[in-house]
Amino acid sequence: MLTSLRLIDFRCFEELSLEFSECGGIFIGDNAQGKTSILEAICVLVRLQSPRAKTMRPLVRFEAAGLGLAGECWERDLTLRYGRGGAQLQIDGESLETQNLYLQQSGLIVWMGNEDVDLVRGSGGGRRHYLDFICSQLDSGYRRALSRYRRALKARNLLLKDRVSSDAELNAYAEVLIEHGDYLTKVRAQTLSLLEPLASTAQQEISGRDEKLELRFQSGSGGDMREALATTAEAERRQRQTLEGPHRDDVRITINGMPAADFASEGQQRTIALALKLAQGEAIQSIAGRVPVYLLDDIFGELDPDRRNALMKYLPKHAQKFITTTTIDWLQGEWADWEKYDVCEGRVKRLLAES
Ligand SMILES: Nc1ncnc2c1ncn2[C@@H]1O[C@H](COP(=O)(O)OP(=O)(O)OP(=O)(O)O)[C@@H](O)[C@H]1O
Repeated sequence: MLTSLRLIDFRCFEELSLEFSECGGIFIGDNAQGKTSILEAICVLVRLQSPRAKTMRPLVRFEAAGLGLAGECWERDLTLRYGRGGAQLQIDGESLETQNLYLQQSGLIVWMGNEDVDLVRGSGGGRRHYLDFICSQLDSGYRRALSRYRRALKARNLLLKDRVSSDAELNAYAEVLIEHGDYLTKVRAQTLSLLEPLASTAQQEISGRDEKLELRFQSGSGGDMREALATTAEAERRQRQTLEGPHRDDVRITINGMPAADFASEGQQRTIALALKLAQGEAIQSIAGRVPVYLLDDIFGELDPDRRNALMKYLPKHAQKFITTTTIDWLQGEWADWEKYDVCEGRVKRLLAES
């Protein structure tokens, strides 16, 4: 749970301090006022990852030299500073040398946004990213293995492009790919088998129909990286790239036995995306034994009232939730009592409850 948040030179905010209750809060405002940036700041502070930027640089306010984020999360004081010298991380005033050490103690997050529909109809990269976000919250060695695999893959592909590289050089990187690749495949496959029944139940509850959602892991190496590299050695030389491995993993999503990307309606695809994220939250909670914080970025406007209400009911009651929306006309029931904030041109004002 997050009880406070402080931003300095983050996106459109020069400075912002907020305190939160255990329910969370609803940020209301027109487009381009700063609502998503607040949720993004929470995600970056807790997981060192933005859902919409690959690096830290775009997060720094225009013309500023660096940014600062701080907050009390799960009773720990988290601090992140980023500038020309890179990122500096602290927990309870103590500097941490690696991102892994920070992430082991920081907290757990589920992000739900409109762009999640690309999990269903977009390329495999989005689905791998979905698995990576959850695997790195559930398995402490995963992030390190992923970063080593990516570095070795990049270096090996450069050698293959070169054409003059020796077998010894290629094989040295291949050993790194084998060591970390098989590990990534194993963790991704196990995680997906945990997610599948959870997503399937969520799909039925949110859609209110007997829709059968199935998720199948498709390994980009066939599950044995050494064999995959041996089989494709000649083709790799010709095509000048590493052809098989976890960088080609995917998840096949079907609804009632048909590929969801081709046959599901817009509403069904959005529901599947929600089901995938709800399953992520449940999986994190069951393994880590802690309830993650839910960040819901403007997802309600795209849902019909029945699906919206079903989603509200399905979200764990005791989880802290932060929501962005352009209008609160749809808000009803217990949500009407939530703390609300007006966001306008990078300024945030807490709205007083109606008496
Ligand atoms: N690094 C940055 N420095 C300053 N401003 C930025 C930076 N990055 C983005 N912005 C601006 O911040 C503003 C707020 O963006 P944000 O995505 O948070 O808005 P929003 O309220 O969530 O909008 P929407 O409802 O359209 O999603 C935008 O005008 C955007 O152009």
